[in-house]
Amino acid sequence: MILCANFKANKTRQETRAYMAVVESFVSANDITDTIIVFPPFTALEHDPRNVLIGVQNGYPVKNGAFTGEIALEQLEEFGIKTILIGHSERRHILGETQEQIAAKFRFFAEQGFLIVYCVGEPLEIREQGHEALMAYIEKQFEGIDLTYSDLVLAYEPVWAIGTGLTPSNSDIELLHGALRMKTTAPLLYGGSVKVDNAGEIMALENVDGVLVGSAALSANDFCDMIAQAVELNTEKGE
Ligand SMILES: O=C[C@H](O)COP(=O)(O)O
Repeated sequence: MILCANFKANKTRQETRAYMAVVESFVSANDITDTIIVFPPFTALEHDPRNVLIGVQNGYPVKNGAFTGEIALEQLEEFGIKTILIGHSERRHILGETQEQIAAKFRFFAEQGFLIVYCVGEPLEIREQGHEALMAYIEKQFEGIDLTYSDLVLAYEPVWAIGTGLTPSNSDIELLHGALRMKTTAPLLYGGSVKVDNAGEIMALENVDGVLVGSAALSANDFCDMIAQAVELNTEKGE
């Protein structure tokens, strides 16, 4: 299983340190073999995470240069960062990233050998049009994306489920993940209002290989609880 905590624009450097201490101790005390990834804000990056991967929520696809306000490869390398989130719906819909820009990021960071957690997902009005419209919408989010890239993790996050407390039904998640499984062998994560109460049941679904969690992962203890639920499922899913 792969469990990701995306802090978004939350937590200070000090709060992130305290959080990492709890999660790292939990992972080592319980010999966790699942992949745990934390995406803190840039300001809270540290040099030496131990048993948890640290990724960035964004990055500018150049080595360095005149790009005011951006963080490029050279700055990420200084912190040993090799994991990045690309295509998150907040970057698409709030920050206005186009598919072309997203694909350029994907190409650049894939060339650099990054582990890429690539996000796709539909707004509510598309979901209401049915499965075919939904898949056609998601297909557009694959334009310029190499779904055979070896260090790809694909996260399905319905936009209307992010931070709202709403989730698709389990059968809807399975239907969508089944369709994504036909397109790629990459691990498939579900994201959107995952919390302690539903994480286990979502991770148990067919073709769900982990979760990408926002608000509910801001509590280190809750995130550890979700990791513990994944460990229980590993035996059942034969991982
Ligand atoms: O990156 C995480 C997702 O956007 C999910 O956020 P959420 O768990 O707060 O709904």
